[in-house]
Amino acid sequence: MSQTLPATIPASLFEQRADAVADAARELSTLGWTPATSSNFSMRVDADHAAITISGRHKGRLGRDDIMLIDLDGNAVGTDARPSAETALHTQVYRRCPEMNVVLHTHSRTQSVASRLFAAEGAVRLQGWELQKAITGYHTHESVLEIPVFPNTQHMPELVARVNAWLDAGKPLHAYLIDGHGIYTWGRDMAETRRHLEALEFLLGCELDLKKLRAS
Ligand SMILES: CSCCC(=O)C(=O)COP(=O)(O)O
Ligand SMILES: [Zn+2]
Repeated sequence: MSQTLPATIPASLFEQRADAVADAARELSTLGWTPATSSNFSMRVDADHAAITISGRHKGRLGRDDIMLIDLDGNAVGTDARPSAETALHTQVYRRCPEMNVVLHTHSRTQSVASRLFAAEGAVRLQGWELQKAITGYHTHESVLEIPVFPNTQHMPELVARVNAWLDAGKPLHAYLIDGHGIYTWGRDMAETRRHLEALEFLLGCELDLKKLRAS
C-alpha cells in the first residue's frame, strides 16, 4: 500500500502509530476476538488525522502496510486504500473527545453473545465487580458501569446518532455494544484502551456465567 503523508506528519510519527495499531490487532486476534476479518482499530496521529485499519483485512495478519491515514471526516488521506467500513464510529470518538487517542473494536464470542442477551434491556448494568475499577474514573465495585447496547445497522450515521444521543444526555460512556456485532471502547493511550477492552471482556463473561448459573 502506498501512503503519501501530509507535510505536517513525519513518516516516523505515522509509522509509530501504524505499528502500534497493527501490533494490538495481531495480539487481540490471538485471543480469538477478531474472527473472519472482523474488528477494526485506530490511533490518533494529530488533531485532524488518525491511523486506521484498511477494510476487509484479516486482523491477525496486519503489518504497517495494512494501516492507512484518514482525516476526521473519515476521508482517506494520501492513499487509494479503503478505510474500515466503521470508520465513522472511530472519528466520532476523536471529534467528540479530544483527550481520546485510541479506539478498539472487536467481535469476541463473549461480546457478541452478551450484546444479544442484553439488547432488550438496552444496556448491561455492571455493579459489584472489583474489575470495574479497571475503567478510568471508576473507583469502587459499588459504582454502576452502564454499557449501552445499540441496535446493529449497516448505516453508520444511525449508530453515530445513537452514540451522540447518549453523550448529549450527559451519560458517561466508556464503551458500547452493538447488538449481534461487537464492542467499541477507547482511551487516552493504547495501554488504557487495552485495559478497558480486557476488563469489559472479563466482566461481560462474568455476567453471562451468572445468567446461566441462575437459570439452571
Ligand atoms: C466480516 S466482519 C463485518 C464488518 C465488521 O463488522 C468489522 O468489524 C470489520 O470491518 P472492516 O471494514 O473494518 O474490515
Ligand atoms: Zn465490526
